[in-house]
Amino acid sequence: MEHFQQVEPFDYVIFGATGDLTMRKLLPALYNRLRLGQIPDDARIIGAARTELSREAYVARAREALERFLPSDVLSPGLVDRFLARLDYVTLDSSRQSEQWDSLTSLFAKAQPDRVRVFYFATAPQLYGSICENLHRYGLITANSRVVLEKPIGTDMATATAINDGVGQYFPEKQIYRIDHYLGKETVQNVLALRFANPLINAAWSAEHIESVQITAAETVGVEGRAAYYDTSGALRDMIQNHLLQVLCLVAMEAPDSLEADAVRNAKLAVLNALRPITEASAATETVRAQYTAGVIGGENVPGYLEELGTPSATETYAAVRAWVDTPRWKNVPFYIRTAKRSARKVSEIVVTFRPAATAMFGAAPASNRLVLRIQPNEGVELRLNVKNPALDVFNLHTADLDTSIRMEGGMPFPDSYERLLLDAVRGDPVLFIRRDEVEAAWRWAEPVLDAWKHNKVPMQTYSAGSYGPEQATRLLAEHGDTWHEASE
Ligand SMILES: NC(=O)C1=CN([C@@H]2O[C@H](COP(=O)(O)OP(=O)(O)OC[C@H]3O[C@@H](n4cnc5c(N)ncnc54)[C@H](OP(=O)(O)O)[C@@H]3O)[C@@H](O)[C@H]2O)C=CC1
Ligand SMILES: O=C1O[C@H](COP(=O)(O)O)[C@@H](O)[C@H](O)[C@H]1O
Repeated sequence: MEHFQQVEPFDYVIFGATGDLTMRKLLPALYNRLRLGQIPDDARIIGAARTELSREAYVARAREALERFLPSDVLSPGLVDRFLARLDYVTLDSSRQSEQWDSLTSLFAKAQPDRVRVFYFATAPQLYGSICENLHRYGLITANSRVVLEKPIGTDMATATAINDGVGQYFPEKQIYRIDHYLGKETVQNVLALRFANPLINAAWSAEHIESVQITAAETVGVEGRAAYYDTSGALRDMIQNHLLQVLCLVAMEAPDSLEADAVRNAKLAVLNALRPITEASAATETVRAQYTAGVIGGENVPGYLEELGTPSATETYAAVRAWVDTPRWKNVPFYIRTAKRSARKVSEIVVTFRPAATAMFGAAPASNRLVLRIQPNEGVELRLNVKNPALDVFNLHTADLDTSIRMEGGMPFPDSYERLLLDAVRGDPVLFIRRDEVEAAWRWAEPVLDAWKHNKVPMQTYSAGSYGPEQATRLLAEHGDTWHEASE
């Protein structure tokens, strides 16, 4: 059994405490960490939202959320009660000045003033600036405070800058934790281990040996209950500008000097700054956008995006981009990135295709080696090798896959990425959070694509729900003789 270290006592204030994210992800994640012994007895979790609720009424909601969103085998009545005993609730419109803030102030007054305070913003990002202003006005920001910002940090460069400026007026950068839950995924962090702890892989990690890289995050779900948010966002803003660019950075970055936050962030920033700009003109050849139409997933008919929405919309539910990292290491290596709602399968993975061996020894050319890093599901690593075809008398090649699962001890499922990240904020470890300059560099690259799409420089394609996406995305790769790796292959 892995040993988990307890963190120091803390006050975790969640703004947006009645919302979907808090109920579905944050409270279950904190419960799991308590179950594993990481949360000390005197830690407090304080929910804040405008809805008038007594502490008891909030605790009842939290209990329901744990029962709904956690598997029953991790819920024990004693532990649930211990967790709920740490909860408090304040009715607070956090964007306004009012005496409602007194309740929060008096809760803080009951603990040591130097205790770690984490302010988690699980509300609309437009509120972040005013919440910070009020935290400052009511004297609640201490040297030991941190603020965790949920995505999206803006919808473009201007809005991202406004949010970062608003928060930055009251919190220094080292106290700001911009969350990207993909960085909390074990197998995403494993990119660093695989690359830099294995000379075998590290030595081949460049354009000399690598032909192309694919990064996919596909989901079978549609926009669920989040259509109001999603329709203002779309696939590029929702997944590529943040999660998938972060994954790309880990794949493409030079070795950082250490695993210290700034060393890793500097290395990622260098990749973002080296991304070849996509212009309104090149967007037509380098990007594909599409919306799903009605189809079948898991044997069930599902409606198309526009039917689900009930209104016309120019928002993409699929995006594919051919990106280029203009550094000597990645000269002329395409990075194909794609994301989709209502895809055939739920899969997030990185696929690295190596250049084939240049030998005529075996008659037919050997197949390319291919390394698949499965982020989810079935977390693991797969390597396609050429071996002798044992069935033939003549020396002929065929391919065999080395396939290893990456598992927790005892075969337990991986913890949800929020579990790790929520406590990293308490520990004051920002390495898996995004620095301001990274967010802005990502917007600098993404914004021209969004502009080209807004100005209809790239036609909106369609794909049936339950398919792998539009034909145009297949062509994007075919131009280089590549094909998308589908998880079933
Ligand atoms: N849900 C998800 O899966 C994900 C969400 N996010 C992000 O997390 C944030 C929250 O999302 P989600 O939970 O889905 O949104 P919800 O709309 O479900 O919840 C919003 C929460 O904010 C509260 N709230 C709104 N205005 C105020 C205010 N002035 N003061 C205090 N509380 C306020 C609401 O409660 P009340 O009305 O009682 O005030 C509610 O608790 C968003 O930034 C979203 O983009 C990011 C990734 C995934
Ligand atoms: O941030 C988001 O991520 C989820 C997908 O996360 P995953 O961990 O299930 O891969 C996506 O559904 C959501 O639209 C997006 O906002």
